[in-house]
Amino acid sequence: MSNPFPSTLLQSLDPAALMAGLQGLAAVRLAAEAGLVLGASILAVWLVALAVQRPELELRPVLLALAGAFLAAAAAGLADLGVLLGLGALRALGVQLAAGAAVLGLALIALREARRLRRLPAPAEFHQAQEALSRASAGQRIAQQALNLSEGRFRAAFEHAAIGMLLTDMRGRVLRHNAAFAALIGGDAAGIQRRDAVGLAHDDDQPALREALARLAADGQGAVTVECRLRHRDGRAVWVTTSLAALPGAGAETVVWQVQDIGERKAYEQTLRETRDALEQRVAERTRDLQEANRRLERANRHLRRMARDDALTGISNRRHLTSELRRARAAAARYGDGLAVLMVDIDHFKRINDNEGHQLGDQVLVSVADTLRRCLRASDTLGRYGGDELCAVLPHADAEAALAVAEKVRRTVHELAFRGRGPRPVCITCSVGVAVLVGDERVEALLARADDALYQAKRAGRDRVVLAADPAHDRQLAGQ
Ligand SMILES: Nc1nc2c(ncn2[C@@H]2O[C@H](COP(=O)(O)OP(=O)(O)OP(=O)(O)O)[C@@H](O)[C@H]2O)c(=O)[nH]1
Repeated sequence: MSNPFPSTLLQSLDPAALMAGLQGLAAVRLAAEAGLVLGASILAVWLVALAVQRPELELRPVLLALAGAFLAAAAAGLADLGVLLGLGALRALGVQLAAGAAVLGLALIALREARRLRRLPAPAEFHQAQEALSRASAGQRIAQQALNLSEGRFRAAFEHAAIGMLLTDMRGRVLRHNAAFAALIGGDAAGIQRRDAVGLAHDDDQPALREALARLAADGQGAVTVECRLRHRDGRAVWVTTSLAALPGAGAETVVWQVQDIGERKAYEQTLRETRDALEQRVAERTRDLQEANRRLERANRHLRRMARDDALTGISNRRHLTSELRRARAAAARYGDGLAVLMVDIDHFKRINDNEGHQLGDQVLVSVADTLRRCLRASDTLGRYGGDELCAVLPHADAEAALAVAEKVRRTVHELAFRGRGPRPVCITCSVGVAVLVGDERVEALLARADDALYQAKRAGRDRVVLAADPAHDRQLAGQ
């Protein structure tokens, strides 16, 4: 074995002492390497357990490095044991094994890294991915250009629109407006921008606009149309129809207002309303006039009818109407085989009243007797003035007995009448009544004639009495005998 030390140093050293020193150093190193191996073993066990529990940490390279270090330390320990025992061959083997273990550990790490790298995409795949990426970015560029174009078009359409347009936020604050809107209210950009758009409207119309904005904010979409008045700078109101819509693609917070001047239409509507009101007023006036004329006509007609039907002094039917009512009653009685009676009433010595008390009292007596008769009759009976002081009552459904009862009641009631005359004593009157009851198909004239006959008989018999006309069949019978 060659000596590595300079000859002067070797000469001054005792080889045995040098060997003993080397062996002591080897013993210390061996103890240190044993400790290192023990510590590495404990660390390796712990790392193996961690690698099993947490595979995502990828601790295999650390374990391999640790195994290499472990083997290297063990081999170094073997070499130091060879030095300690003075066995050159064992020391050489330990050195070689240590070097081999280190190389093996590094080789294993390199191999594992190479495998990991193999798992990464191949260059061709990188190329494809790159192309796809550039295509995507080109698409994004085109989309951006399209968006810019679309925004440009919108801006141009907005700025040059013939109707007023606003962009506001949901609270109505103006973000942008066009020239047509400014012209509508006679305003300038400074006066409109950032202003509350609702505040540009007439006070009475602001609640409707606020409500429209609130609805848009609640729905986040859709459109609302409001008719309202804007305040022009010169103080007048400008009628507009305003469509508010959440602007698509601009976020739910933006509202586009389309404001159209409807002043002409409103003025036309106002003219129409005024014309209609004036027409309605004229029609109402004309209707009132017509209704009044109709009422007057109706009154005149009623008066005419009364004049044609009634007796002017007493208000009861005149002779013509009385006769026509008698014909109707006679036709009904003949059809149903019903009774019909006629009472002919004449005031006794009426001429004397006229002569002694005057025609005025005579008229008064006539009116009172007519009223008395009316009260003695039914509503279905007809009372008329037959002529002069002669009154006639037609009693449908009445037979002789009923007719006589009514006649007697009339006579008695008239008897009780008393009037204030010219003298101190009251003027009393009486009347005579002739009663005739319809027989078979007797004609009206014959019936009236028989009643008149009976009246004449009552007069001749002394007046203030009732006489029932004889049955004509009975008279014929007597004539035949
Ligand atoms: N005041 C008044 N008198 C009238 C009216 N119409 C007729 N007279 C009168 O009535 C009288 C009728 O008289 P008469 O019926 O002839 O005889 P009278 O005096 O009633 O006697 P008797 O009938 O026989 O009881 C006449 O003097 C008429 O001038 C009238 O409307 N008003």
